[in-house]
Amino acid sequence: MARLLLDGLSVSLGETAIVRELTLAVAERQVVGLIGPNGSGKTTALRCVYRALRPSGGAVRIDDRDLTRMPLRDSARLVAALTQEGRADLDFTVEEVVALGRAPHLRGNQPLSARERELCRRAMAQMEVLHLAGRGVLSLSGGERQRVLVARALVQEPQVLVLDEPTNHLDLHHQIRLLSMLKDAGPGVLVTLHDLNLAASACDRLAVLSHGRLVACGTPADVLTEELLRESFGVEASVVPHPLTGVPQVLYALGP
Ligand SMILES: Nc1ncnc2c1ncn2[C@@H]1O[C@H](COP(=O)(O)OP(=O)(O)OP(=O)(O)O)[C@@H](O)[C@H]1O
Repeated sequence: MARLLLDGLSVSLGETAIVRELTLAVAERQVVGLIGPNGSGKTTALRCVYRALRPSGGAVRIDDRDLTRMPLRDSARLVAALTQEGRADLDFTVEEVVALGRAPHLRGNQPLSARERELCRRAMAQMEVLHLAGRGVLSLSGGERQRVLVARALVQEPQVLVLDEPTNHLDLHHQIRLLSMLKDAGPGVLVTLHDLNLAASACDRLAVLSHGRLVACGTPADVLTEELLRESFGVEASVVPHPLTGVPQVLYALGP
């Protein structure tokens, strides 16, 4: 059984079909990358998983339970999301923001247990923000804030982790650190990425959207071909195996 299943998911906004009958499964411990050109529907599909948007057709299932029929509190325990819209506007400290990840598991003003405090500390260490624990989030750089929000998603201990362009604002060290960690994170991961080389290295499977439709899905080696780059991304590029790992890597030459 898939941990997460987008089951014939469709989204229309007004007259326009944005996502068209998308079926995509993410297994436990699997990292699936959703790639595609600007405007192809990646964020829209993800928004249905973290319930910012209601599908017009089809369903989102977690362990075979229909997400839209669950109480919000239940789905908040199952799905953690790092979104493009997830900006912290209030000047909480870093450790307060990370602790908010535990909110769906707490009753009322129940304080965090010792285990939960340790969980928060470990997530901050993993994201290399422990030294910022007492700082106000509004004073952080874009990359530091992004890492705090990933730590918050991790302490939620979700079954499914949804990440929309998580490498935005991150320097190369933190991009690699974050994507390496996803492989061992435990939950099924659905992640959108624009960097196809990082996507090929980080993901077990890649799904390609074009005009809201799934046009390819499989291992990075199956999916990332020169033909696909030409047809779906409008890019002439070479695809070569990484000299150490063998995963496909895309080499571009800029046009005249
Ligand atoms: N509220 C809305 N009303 C009308 N059109 C919308 C709305 N939200 C999104 N769209 C359109 O839906 C399409 C898909 O948007 P979406 O953000 O899902 O694409 P994306 O693949 O994530 O793109 P990007 O790579 O640029 O982030 C775009 O053409 C966008 O303009």
